[in-house]
Amino acid sequence: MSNTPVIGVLALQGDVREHLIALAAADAVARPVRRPEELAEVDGLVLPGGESTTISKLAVLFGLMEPLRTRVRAGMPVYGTCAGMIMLADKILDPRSGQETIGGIDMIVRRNAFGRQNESFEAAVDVKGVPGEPVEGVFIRAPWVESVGAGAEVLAEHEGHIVAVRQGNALATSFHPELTGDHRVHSLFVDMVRAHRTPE
Ligand SMILES: NC(=O)CC[C@H](N)C(=O)O
Repeated sequence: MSNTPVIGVLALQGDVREHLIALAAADAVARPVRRPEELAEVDGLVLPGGESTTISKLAVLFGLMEPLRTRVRAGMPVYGTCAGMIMLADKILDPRSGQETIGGIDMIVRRNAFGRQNESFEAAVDVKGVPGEPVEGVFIRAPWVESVGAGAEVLAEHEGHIVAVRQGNALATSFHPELTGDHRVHSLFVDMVRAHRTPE
């Protein structure tokens, strides 16, 4: 039996194409997900960067918010970058009114945290579970994690702020590995999906 996982990228808004390319490079079959029927067919899901308020609105509009919550709660592996990280937070410190999240990681995020003085930047980030050199972190109006609960593991920090977290099968980074051509973080996620699919 082939053990190539099928991984979706939530394709409502954001940098979908870059994630599809990165996942394919990390040996997964990657496809966009826009409808509940498509969500049902994937082994894991990436939530791209973009604008979390827009993604939240569109997820409700497309009838995806509840199916997403159900699958994440059931343990489907999921990886959120930037706006996708915000979608995985159980709580947003500064949500827009009506902004909802899928949740899944016991953490509080602050949107646009790296702020005005430094809207976008790159920095080397050491990510636990990613062997070798630090990852080149591309931060674009990125959130950081204010605090995590007992169940969540901090995988990386930048200048004292939490920028990568894992809780069970949910992974989140403030930065965008899909923009660098370095697929090691996507490989880590593909391994999580593979481990989830392989019967004990
Ligand atoms: N690059 C990004 O995904 C930016 C995230 C955006 N600031 C938000 O709040 O959703």
